[in-house]
Amino acid sequence: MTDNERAARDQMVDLCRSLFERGFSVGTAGNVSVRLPDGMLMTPTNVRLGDLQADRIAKIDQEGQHVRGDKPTKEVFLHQAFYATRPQAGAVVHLHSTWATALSCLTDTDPDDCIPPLTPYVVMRVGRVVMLPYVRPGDPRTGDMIRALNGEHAAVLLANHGPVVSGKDLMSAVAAAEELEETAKLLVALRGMNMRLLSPAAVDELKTSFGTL
Ligand SMILES: O=C(CO)COP(=O)(O)O
Ligand SMILES: [Zn+2]
Repeated sequence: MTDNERAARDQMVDLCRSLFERGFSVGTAGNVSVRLPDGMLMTPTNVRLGDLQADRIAKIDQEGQHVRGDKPTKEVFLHQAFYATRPQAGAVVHLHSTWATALSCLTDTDPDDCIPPLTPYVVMRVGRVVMLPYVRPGDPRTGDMIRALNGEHAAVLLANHGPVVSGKDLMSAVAAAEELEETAKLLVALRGMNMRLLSPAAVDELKTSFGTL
Protein backbone atom coordinates (compact mmCIF):
# COMPACT_ATOMS: atom_id res chain seq x y z
CA MET A 1 0.00 0.00 0.00
CA THR A 2 1.37 3.44 -0.91
CA ASP A 3 1.95 6.18 1.67
CA ASN A 4 -0.67 8.21 -0.20
CA GLU A 5 -3.31 5.47 0.26
CA ARG A 6 -2.37 5.02 3.90
CA ALA A 7 -2.75 8.78 4.51
CA ALA A 8 -6.10 8.83 2.67
CA ARG A 9 -7.41 5.98 4.83
CA ASP A 10 -6.34 7.76 8.02
CA GLN A 11 -7.97 11.00 6.88
CA MET A 12 -11.23 9.17 6.08
CA VAL A 13 -11.27 7.69 9.60
CA ASP A 14 -10.70 11.13 11.18
CA LEU A 15 -13.15 13.16 9.08
CA CYS A 16 -15.90 10.50 9.14
CA ARG A 17 -15.61 10.29 12.93
CA SER A 18 -15.85 14.07 13.10
CA LEU A 19 -19.02 14.06 10.97
CA PHE A 20 -20.52 11.30 13.11
CA GLU A 21 -19.66 12.95 16.43
CA ARG A 22 -21.28 16.21 15.31
CA GLY A 23 -24.50 14.46 14.28
CA PHE A 24 -24.16 14.74 10.51
CA SER A 25 -24.61 10.96 10.34
CA VAL A 26 -26.48 8.65 12.69
CA GLY A 27 -26.65 4.86 12.83
CA THR A 28 -25.04 3.45 9.70
CA ALA A 29 -26.33 6.20 7.41
CA GLY A 30 -24.11 7.74 4.78
CA ASN A 31 -20.95 6.80 2.93
CA VAL A 32 -17.74 8.50 1.84
CA SER A 33 -15.18 7.88 -0.91
CA VAL A 34 -11.81 9.23 -1.99
CA ARG A 35 -10.23 8.96 -5.44
CA LEU A 36 -6.77 7.35 -5.66
CA PRO A 37 -4.45 7.21 -8.68
CA ASP A 38 -5.35 3.50 -9.12
CA GLY A 39 -8.96 3.35 -7.93
CA MET A 40 -11.10 4.54 -5.03
CA LEU A 41 -11.43 4.09 -1.29
CA MET A 42 -15.01 3.67 -0.04
CA THR A 43 -16.50 3.26 3.37
CA PRO A 44 -17.66 -0.33 3.93
CA THR A 45 -21.38 -1.09 3.84
CA ASN A 46 -23.40 -1.03 7.07
CA VAL A 47 -20.76 0.64 9.24
CA ARG A 48 -21.10 3.66 11.49
CA LEU A 49 -19.04 6.54 10.11
CA GLY A 50 -17.78 7.07 13.66
CA ASP A 51 -16.32 3.55 13.89
CA LEU A 52 -14.25 3.15 10.70
CA GLN A 53 -11.01 1.19 10.85
CA ALA A 54 -8.37 2.33 8.37
CA ASP A 55 -7.39 -1.17 7.16
CA ARG A 56 -11.01 -2.23 6.65
CA ILE A 57 -11.94 0.68 4.35
CA ALA A 58 -12.80 -0.87 0.96
CA LYS A 59 -10.67 -0.28 -2.10
CA ILE A 60 -11.96 -0.80 -5.61
CA ASP A 61 -9.81 -0.51 -8.73
CA GLN A 62 -10.48 1.54 -11.87
CA GLU A 63 -12.68 -1.25 -13.24
CA GLY A 64 -14.77 -1.35 -10.06
CA GLN A 65 -13.27 -4.63 -8.79
CA HIS A 66 -13.04 -4.95 -5.01
CA VAL A 67 -9.36 -5.36 -4.22
CA ARG A 68 -8.89 -4.71 -0.48
CA GLY A 69 -10.74 -4.23 2.81
CA ASP A 70 -14.39 -4.94 3.63
CA LYS A 71 -17.28 -4.94 1.12
CA PRO A 72 -17.85 -1.38 -0.13
CA THR A 73 -20.97 0.74 0.40
CA LYS A 74 -24.07 -0.28 -1.54
CA GLU A 75 -23.90 3.21 -3.14
CA VAL A 76 -20.75 2.31 -5.07
CA PHE A 77 -22.45 3.29 -8.38
CA LEU A 78 -23.26 6.74 -7.09
CA HIS A 79 -19.63 7.38 -6.13
CA GLN A 80 -18.24 5.96 -9.39
CA ALA A 81 -20.63 8.15 -11.38
CA PHE A 82 -19.32 11.35 -9.73
CA TYR A 83 -15.69 10.43 -10.48
CA ALA A 84 -16.52 9.41 -14.05
CA THR A 85 -18.22 12.70 -14.87
CA ARG A 86 -16.28 15.18 -12.71
CA PRO A 87 -12.52 14.92 -13.29
CA GLN A 88 -12.07 17.63 -10.66
CA ALA A 89 -13.73 15.49 -7.95
CA GLY A 90 -11.31 13.90 -5.48
CA ALA A 91 -13.86 12.88 -2.84
CA VAL A 92 -17.62 12.29 -2.44
CA VAL A 93 -19.67 12.51 0.77
CA HIS A 94 -23.22 11.14 1.06
CA LEU A 95 -25.16 11.86 4.26
CA HIS A 96 -28.68 11.68 5.63
CA SER A 97 -28.08 14.93 7.53
CA THR A 98 -31.35 16.21 8.99
CA TRP A 99 -32.01 19.52 7.25
CA ALA A 100 -30.80 18.68 3.77
CA THR A 101 -32.85 15.48 4.01
CA ALA A 102 -35.84 17.56 5.15
CA LEU A 103 -35.53 19.65 1.96
CA SER A 104 -35.37 16.41 -0.05
CA CYS A 105 -38.79 15.45 1.36
CA LEU A 106 -40.62 18.75 0.67
CA THR A 107 -42.76 18.80 -2.47
CA ASP A 108 -42.13 22.52 -2.98
CA THR A 109 -38.33 22.26 -3.10
CA ASP A 110 -37.37 23.35 -6.64
CA PRO A 111 -35.80 20.20 -8.17
CA ASP A 112 -33.66 22.35 -10.50
CA ASP A 113 -32.37 24.60 -7.72
CA CYS A 114 -32.87 23.03 -4.30
CA ILE A 115 -30.67 25.52 -2.43
CA PRO A 116 -31.22 29.11 -3.58
CA PRO A 117 -28.25 31.52 -3.18
CA LEU A 118 -28.90 32.54 0.40
CA THR A 119 -25.30 33.10 1.50
CA PRO A 120 -21.95 33.44 -0.31
CA TYR A 121 -20.45 30.25 1.07
CA VAL A 122 -23.15 27.96 -0.23
CA VAL A 123 -22.61 29.48 -3.70
CA MET A 124 -18.81 29.11 -3.40
CA ARG A 125 -18.66 25.61 -1.90
CA VAL A 126 -21.81 23.84 -3.13
CA GLY A 127 -23.15 25.58 -6.25
CA ARG A 128 -26.53 24.80 -7.82
CA VAL A 129 -28.01 21.62 -6.37
CA VAL A 130 -30.50 19.49 -8.30
CA MET A 131 -32.87 16.83 -6.95
CA LEU A 132 -32.79 13.28 -8.30
CA PRO A 133 -36.04 11.27 -8.19
CA TYR A 134 -36.41 8.66 -5.47
CA VAL A 135 -35.05 5.15 -6.00
CA ARG A 136 -34.15 2.69 -3.24
CA PRO A 137 -30.74 3.02 -1.52
CA GLY A 138 -28.13 1.17 -3.56
CA ASP A 139 -30.19 1.19 -6.78
CA PRO A 140 -27.72 1.40 -9.71
CA ARG A 141 -30.08 3.91 -11.37
CA THR A 142 -28.72 6.55 -8.97
CA GLY A 143 -25.42 6.19 -10.84
CA ASP A 144 -27.19 6.52 -14.19
CA MET A 145 -28.99 9.68 -13.05
CA ILE A 146 -25.72 11.25 -11.87
CA ARG A 147 -23.98 10.37 -15.14
CA ALA A 148 -26.86 12.05 -17.02
CA LEU A 149 -25.95 15.35 -15.31
CA ASN A 150 -22.63 15.33 -17.25
CA GLY A 151 -20.64 16.53 -14.28
CA GLU A 152 -22.39 19.90 -14.20
CA HIS A 153 -23.25 19.79 -10.49
CA ALA A 154 -20.93 19.32 -7.52
CA ALA A 155 -23.86 18.31 -5.30
CA VAL A 156 -27.29 16.67 -5.61
CA LEU A 157 -30.17 15.83 -3.30
CA LEU A 158 -31.58 12.32 -3.51
CA ALA A 159 -35.35 12.71 -3.05
CA ASN A 160 -36.60 11.46 0.32
CA HIS A 161 -33.07 10.28 1.12
CA GLY A 162 -30.32 12.88 1.51
CA PRO A 163 -27.48 14.94 0.04
CA VAL A 164 -24.44 13.86 -2.01
CA VAL A 165 -21.59 16.35 -2.25
CA SER A 166 -18.29 16.15 -4.14
CA GLY A 167 -15.15 18.21 -3.62
CA LYS A 168 -11.63 18.46 -4.95
CA ASP A 169 -10.41 16.52 -1.91
CA LEU A 170 -11.96 15.00 1.19
CA MET A 171 -11.56 18.12 3.33
CA SER A 172 -13.38 20.20 0.68
CA ALA A 173 -16.16 17.65 0.21
CA VAL A 174 -16.76 17.46 3.96
CA ALA A 175 -16.74 21.26 4.27
CA ALA A 176 -19.22 21.52 1.38
CA ALA A 177 -21.51 18.90 2.94
CA GLU A 178 -21.48 20.90 6.19
CA GLU A 179 -22.22 24.12 4.32
CA LEU A 180 -25.12 22.48 2.46
CA GLU A 181 -26.57 21.13 5.70
CA GLU A 182 -26.38 24.50 7.49
CA THR A 183 -27.92 26.32 4.54
CA ALA A 184 -30.73 23.77 4.35
CA LYS A 185 -31.37 24.45 8.04
CA LEU A 186 -31.55 28.20 7.37
CA LEU A 187 -33.93 27.64 4.46
CA VAL A 188 -36.31 25.61 6.61
CA ALA A 189 -36.02 28.16 9.45
CA LEU A 190 -36.83 31.02 7.06
CA ARG A 191 -39.71 29.24 5.33
CA GLY A 192 -42.74 31.47 4.96
CA MET A 193 -40.68 34.60 5.65
CA ASN A 194 -39.55 37.14 3.08
CA MET A 195 -36.09 35.93 2.18
CA ARG A 196 -33.56 38.21 0.51
CA LEU A 197 -31.42 36.08 -1.82
CA LEU A 198 -28.09 37.11 -3.30
CA SER A 199 -28.64 38.93 -6.59
CA PRO A 200 -27.52 37.29 -9.87
CA ALA A 201 -24.78 39.96 -10.04
CA ALA A 202 -23.56 38.99 -6.56
CA VAL A 203 -23.53 35.30 -7.54
CA ASP A 204 -21.56 36.13 -10.70
CA GLU A 205 -19.06 38.13 -8.67
CA LEU A 206 -18.48 35.13 -6.39
CA LYS A 207 -17.90 32.87 -9.39
CA THR A 208 -15.46 35.36 -10.90
CA SER A 209 -13.62 35.91 -7.62
CA PHE A 210 -13.51 32.33 -6.31
CA GLY A 211 -13.97 30.19 -9.43
CA THR A 212 -16.67 27.73 -10.40
CA LEU A 213 -16.93 24.28 -8.85
O1 LIG B 1 -26.64 5.75 3.25
C1 LIG B 1 -26.60 4.58 2.91
C2 LIG B 1 -27.33 4.09 1.72
O2 LIG B 1 -27.86 5.15 0.99
C3 LIG B 1 -25.80 3.63 3.70
O3 LIG B 1 -25.48 2.48 2.95
P1 LIG B 1 -24.10 1.74 3.15
O4 LIG B 1 -24.03 1.31 4.60
O5 LIG B 1 -24.13 0.57 2.20
O6 LIG B 1 -23.02 2.73 2.82
ZN1 LIG C 1 -28.09 6.94 2.02
